[in-house]
Amino acid sequence: MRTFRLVIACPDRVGIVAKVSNFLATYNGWITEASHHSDTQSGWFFMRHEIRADSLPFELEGLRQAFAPIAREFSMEWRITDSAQKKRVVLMASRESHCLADLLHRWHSNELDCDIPCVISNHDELRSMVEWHGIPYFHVPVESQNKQPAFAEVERLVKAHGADAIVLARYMQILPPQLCAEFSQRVINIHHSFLPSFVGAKPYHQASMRGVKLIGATSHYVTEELDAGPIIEQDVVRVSHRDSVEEMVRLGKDVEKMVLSRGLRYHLEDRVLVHDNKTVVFD
Ligand SMILES: Nc1nc2c(c(=O)[nH]1)N[C@@H](CN(C=O)c1ccc(C(=O)N[C@@H](CCC(=O)O)C(=O)O)cc1)CN2
Repeated sequence: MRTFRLVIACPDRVGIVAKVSNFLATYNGWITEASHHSDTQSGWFFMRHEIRADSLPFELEGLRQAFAPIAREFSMEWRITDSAQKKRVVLMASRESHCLADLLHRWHSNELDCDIPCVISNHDELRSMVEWHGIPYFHVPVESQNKQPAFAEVERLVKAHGADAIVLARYMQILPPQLCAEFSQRVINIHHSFLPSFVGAKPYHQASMRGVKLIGATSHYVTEELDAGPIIEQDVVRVSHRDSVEEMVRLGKDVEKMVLSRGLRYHLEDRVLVHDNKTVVFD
């Protein structure tokens, strides 16, 4: 069923839920899902409503225009999206294939409701897997001594394909500040540790050296600061002294796949709200 998703963040006060609910009821809006959260630490309120598109007397732009006065009155940060408009997600990978393969399978089996206009990689090994799915593959090598040309090409490709979002599926290059800023809260990375532990490269090796009893994975929005963006989803799996680093890598891959696909689905369904480098996820 086609729905409109109304997502709101604003300074908390009495009357927000009543105002929004009354607005929707006035126009006969049929609410299929409603979530609220009052953050006492920040003093902000978060809300997400799904409304049957066929219950309202206007289309997406009309709904936005009708709601705008309420948004101004409550100083809201808000957006309204249409479930029928699939987001265009460019995937990026390096040599590791498990996260990319998992996302491609979930997309191919219609579990992930998005379009994948292309895949970009700094290596060529994964081309055949991607092209088997009928998706264009762009090999954009990154020269360690001069990365700018490569990321200029990445930016050109991302824009040429009309990307709404970018997913770093174990893409092992640090994105430049400009790309992070231009796609703020629209680039999702999978970091193979339970952040904030073990940021940077080789987190499983770091974890093994520390003797941890849990390893994990974190999907987060990408910011200029490495592995420090708003966390979307996390999970863990138990390990012990019996597990080598190689065993941790093997165990960790399943967690990475689950955490990245969950994080992307939450984003696609407009379930993630960001405030003060933290997220509220209405899952
Ligand atoms: N601007 C950002 N870019 C990226 C982020 C991020 O949070 N902000 N996350 C990383 C993913 N990542 C760990 O999850 C990670 C990737 C790469 C490196 C790194 O040191 N890369 C080296 C090159 C390594 C190589 O050539 O194989 C580098 O870029 O100099 C650390 C962490 C993705 N990008």
